[in-house]
Amino acid sequence: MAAHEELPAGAGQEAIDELGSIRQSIDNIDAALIHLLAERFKFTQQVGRLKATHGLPPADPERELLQIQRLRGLAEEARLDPAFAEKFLNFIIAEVIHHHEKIAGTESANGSAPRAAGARTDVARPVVGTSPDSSATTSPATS
Ligand SMILES: C=C(O[C@@H]1C=C(C(=O)O)C=C[C@H]1O)C(=O)O
Repeated sequence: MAAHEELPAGAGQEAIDELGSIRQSIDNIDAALIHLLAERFKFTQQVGRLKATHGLPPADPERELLQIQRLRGLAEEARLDPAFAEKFLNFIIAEVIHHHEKIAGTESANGSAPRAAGARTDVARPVVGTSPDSSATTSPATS
């Protein structure tokens, strides 16, 4: 409910104030997430340029698997759904790899890089969805 809207019948002023205060904290956290993501992308762009300069592939599936394992553990400790944490990381990594492909000029018409000859096929790339929430089967809040 936006500030200019009328109070719904039944909700007292105290509840409305509490809602506003909680939402302020949510807005602060959302702002922090945006700033953190912006910083992360600054560094990943640096990685992308380094890889392009030295002929390294845009994606590193082994590193990704380690990151996923680590973040799933952190999520469990924080009582966040690990499946959600994994989807969220995959969503970000997919965008990063896309940037790296663009930097390297290896982007194909459908947006993904052609698989390099000799690229490893024994390392499974995590399945990357298009949205962190679309196929979630469990609540992202707590597990
Ligand atoms: C940033 C890198 O490139 C890709 C993106 C990653 C990420 O966003 O964390 C991790 C591995 C790579 O697939 C990297 O290799 O470190």
